Amino acid sequence: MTGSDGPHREPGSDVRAAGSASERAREEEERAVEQALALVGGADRSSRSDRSGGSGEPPSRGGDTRGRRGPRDEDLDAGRSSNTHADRSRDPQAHRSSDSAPYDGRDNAPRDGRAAPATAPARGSEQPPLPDRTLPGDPAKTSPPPPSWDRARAVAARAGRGGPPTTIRLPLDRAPGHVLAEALGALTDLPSFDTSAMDGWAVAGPGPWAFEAGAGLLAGRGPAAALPDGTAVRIATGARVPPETTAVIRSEHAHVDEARGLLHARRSVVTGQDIRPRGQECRSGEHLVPAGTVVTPAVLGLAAAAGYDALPVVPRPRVDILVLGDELLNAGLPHDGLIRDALGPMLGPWLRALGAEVSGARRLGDDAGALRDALASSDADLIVTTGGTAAGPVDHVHPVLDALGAELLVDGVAVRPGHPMLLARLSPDGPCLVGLPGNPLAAVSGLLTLAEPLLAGIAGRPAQDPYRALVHAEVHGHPHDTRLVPVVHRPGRAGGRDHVAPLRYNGPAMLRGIAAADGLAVVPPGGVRSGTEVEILDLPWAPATPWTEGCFT
Ligand SMILES: Nc1nc2c(c(=O)[nH]1)N[C@H]1C(S)=C(S)[C@@H](COP(=O)(O)OP(=O)(O)OC[C@H]3O[C@@H](n4cnc5c(N)ncnc54)[C@H](O)[C@@H]3O)O[C@H]1N2
Ligand code: MOO
Repeated sequence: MTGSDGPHREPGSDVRAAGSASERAREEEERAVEQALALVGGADRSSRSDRSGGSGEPPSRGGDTRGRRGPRDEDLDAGRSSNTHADRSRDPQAHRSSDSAPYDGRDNAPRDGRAAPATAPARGSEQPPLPDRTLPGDPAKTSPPPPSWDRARAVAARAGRGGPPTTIRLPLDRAPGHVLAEALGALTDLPSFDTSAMDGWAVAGPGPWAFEAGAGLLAGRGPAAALPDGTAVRIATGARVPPETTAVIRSEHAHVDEARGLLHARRSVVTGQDIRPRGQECRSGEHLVPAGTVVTPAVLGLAAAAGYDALPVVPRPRVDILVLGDELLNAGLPHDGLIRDALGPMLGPWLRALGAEVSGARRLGDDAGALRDALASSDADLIVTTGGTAAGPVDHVHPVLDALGAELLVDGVAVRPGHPMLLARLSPDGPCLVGLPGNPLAAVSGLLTLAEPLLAGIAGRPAQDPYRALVHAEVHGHPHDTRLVPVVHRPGRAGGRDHVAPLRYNGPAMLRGIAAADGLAVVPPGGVRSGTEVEILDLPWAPATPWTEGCFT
């Protein structure tokens, strides 16, 4: 399949440097600009940098939901509180809370030195930040640009850190995957006694050594008597070394003269050899692992060795998943315009891999009332919804959040795919909601942009730090927004450096690329050239399988 971008090419779905790279880059940019303009309702090239809907067309999300509401509008009206978008449009400060200030629209300037989009509010302007929805037909009211990808992640992480810290003690077998609430100090010296590192002989003083027949000293036994100078005793790996022992001689390095009852060393003996002295690894009380560490199998083993029966951990964040969309099927083949739900099966395991405790995904269809009831009755720390984030006739997420008086902390992000993603707090002490767009790769983008740092914040673990890796292909960028592109790590060959290769099938509705990937490249606006470094977000599982080779890159 080399030479083809796949059966259905979506805007922004390229990643390869083709033969006519500059031509393709130009076409891509054109397409991306068209898409960006379409999303803000503008078609006039002259207003291409005006992402605020200044053309007079309503932007994608109007503050007035009349005329495009789904079922049970009256319910939504009944539940509408004073903390609605409309109110916030009059008082932009009403968005703010002390620990999770939403994006103020002022830090979205491209980082590559190009001019900022014309919609970025001028510093010091008299104009207050505008609300995130615009009344249709009111050209004076415009939306601020969405926050940058970095900014959105920072807001999500801070929102997660907002709650009071909670600590529970869990027995070791229930602790894996949790985050340590406290640092672990050693409860004992390790090793806790002088230990033989080998099966052989404990000897005292210079040889040859007189020895007694028998099994000698075994692991798990009590203290042995001191070893007299010039004598040896058989010893097993892990057994306590008797006092006055000079060294341990491995059995293969010893010659036993049974007739004379003497042990000879086949090579020179160094004092202390093959003895693990008490406290070699740590002393009691010594700091072993910091708070915030994920309890991996290795941490669990260390904790057990150091004397722990239970660990102080942060409870796993509880997550409810609500899958929206009447068009979704649970089983079988797509038919009659219906498609399989790709997100329900994917999100539970993915969120668990991010440390969450997840109730099964609930399918709610496109029913605003059911969504409102599910949000109002959830006792989770985080609710993840899929679909319904945009402004279609049955996209209920925004109106329902309005009706519940939720505070929108992030309403759209300058990232592709996934730009309609959102983060809200349902009430001041209530759960957060991450609204993932319905397009499957856009949902993955929202998961890693908002849910991952939020969950890390709730669980007390540092959010994943993107690192940089060399990329061996030109990766086109969106003109204004960050792109997240599935990549696979490749070892450097013939002295070349390790690098990442971008994968095809990276359109917003596609999962083929991400299914083959082991990371996502964070491609800045404007793109990156082959041979440069790009930020990488790892996926929380093993590297890609060999079948990606050749077929997807
Ligand atoms: N006027 C505008 N329309 C759209 C915009 C926009 O800015 N203005 N943004 C587009 C983008 S980009 C995305 S992404 C989507 C986001 O839409 P929603 O979050 O409202 O999602 P839906 O409309 O419900 O679904 C979008 C797409 O994804 C399919 N889908 C939904 N759920 C699933 C699932 N669980 N498994 C598989 N596929 C799913 C759904 O059938 C649609 O094809 O909005 C664009 N429109
Ligand atoms: O381009 Mo949308 O943001 O598919 O995700």
